[in-house]
Amino acid sequence: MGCAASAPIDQDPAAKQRNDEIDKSISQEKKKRANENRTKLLVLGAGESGKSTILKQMTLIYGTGFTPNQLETFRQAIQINILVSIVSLIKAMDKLRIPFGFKKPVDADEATRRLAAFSTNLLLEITVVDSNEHSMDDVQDESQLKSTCEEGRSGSTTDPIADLSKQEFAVAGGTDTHESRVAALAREFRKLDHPSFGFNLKMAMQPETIAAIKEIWNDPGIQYCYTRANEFQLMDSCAYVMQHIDRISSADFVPTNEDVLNARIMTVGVHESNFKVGGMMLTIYDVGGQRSERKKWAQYFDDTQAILFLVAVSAYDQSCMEDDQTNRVVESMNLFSSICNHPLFKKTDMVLFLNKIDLFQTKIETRPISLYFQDYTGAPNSVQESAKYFIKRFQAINKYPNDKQIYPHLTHATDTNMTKKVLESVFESILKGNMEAYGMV
Ligand SMILES: Nc1nc2c(ncn2[C@@H]2O[C@H](COP(=O)(O)OP(=O)(O)OP(=O)(O)O)[C@@H](O)[C@H]2O)c(=O)[nH]1
Ligand SMILES: [Mg+2]
Repeated sequence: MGCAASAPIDQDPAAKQRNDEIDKSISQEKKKRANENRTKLLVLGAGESGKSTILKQMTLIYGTGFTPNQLETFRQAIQINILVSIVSLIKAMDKLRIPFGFKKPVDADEATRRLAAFSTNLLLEITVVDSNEHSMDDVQDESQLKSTCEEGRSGSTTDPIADLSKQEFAVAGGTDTHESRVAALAREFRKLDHPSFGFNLKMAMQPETIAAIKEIWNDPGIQYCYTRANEFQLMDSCAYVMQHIDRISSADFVPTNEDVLNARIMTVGVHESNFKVGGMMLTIYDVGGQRSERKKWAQYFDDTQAILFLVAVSAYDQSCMEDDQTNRVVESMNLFSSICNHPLFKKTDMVLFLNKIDLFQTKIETRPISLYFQDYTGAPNSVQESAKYFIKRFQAINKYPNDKQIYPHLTHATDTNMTKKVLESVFESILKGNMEAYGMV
């Protein structure tokens, strides 16, 4: 006795029917996908450039908003942001040598007068330390990539206010020795190595803890330290969370859309989202931008119709989180070069968001980009000219200008109205399949 062999499909009506049904379902699925006209969009850029914020905006503009689970994640994230911010500031006080209670002189003259009260010996010591700290290799190379290795570092060497702070720090001491109530409070927070790990968030949001954070935040030395946030790693949402600290720390806190947009969660891995925009189905990939995350990107490169590349242009005076040395915009240029000139993307047009234009605008008022990018010759406080300089620098990176275009936009990703307008223009152009329809800034 042997097993009954199954009859060929064409002789078995039931099997044939099943087979036909499967074929039909596959072809319907194929048709559905083709009809859906799915477009694949990669959102790329260095860490903290605002990629996930753009995805949050898409959820608000084209999706159904945030789910209760997502809101709970953002509630915890923004509360942790408060703790991380205050610990970063406290640690920076010691790094920059700013004493608690430091009263920032109104101008350089007052700083010089107050400095004169210190002995010549101490002053000499500071001058030596400063020249080491700010030493600059001012050799400029003609080749762009070589020059970007050295550019992005501030050439300024004298800052009497910073000198004064160091002198007063030498006398009053830092977090460990300063004899003030605020310094004692700060000592408790400095013990938290990384507040997001193993931390009881509910306890951390107790009124006494929040009162202590507020007292530290309002200390004049901490406020001065905050004005020098470009010299250490501090999340951009610090000012926002401190401004809303009472509400964010309250027991019944539920994040608003604005809170969600300002909450900072570093992306790990690659996240797919789907949206329907006009008649187009968009599949969007949001990636982690930190250096360690970038090796995960390549497997998503195939069949990409469009790339949205974000640059935190406001970070022109900051160094990367990863090495605390490389200028963040220089890092973005190098990353942009590897994407823009990647053989797979030779003919893939790119949309470039010069993001955080709100912060950029504020910084430009007092800190021209020429301090970090010495070949900038435009007006020192002009947002338009400074932004144009960066647009040109990014466009010049494109090795295939005859095959592909770079379409720049100045963006403020936490502003829903502004982002909606920019996204509408981007998607309209993708829909038309006509990238040339873009208006240049
Ligand atoms: N002020 C201001 N803040 C912004 C803007 N865009 C993003 N942010 C804030 O910048 C922080 C970082 O933004 P994310 O969207 O998390 O950055 P990302 O590129 O996804 O970072 P990774 O996931 O680490 O790659 C968040 O706290 C945002 O709220 C902007 O245009 N202006
Ligand atoms: Mg992200």
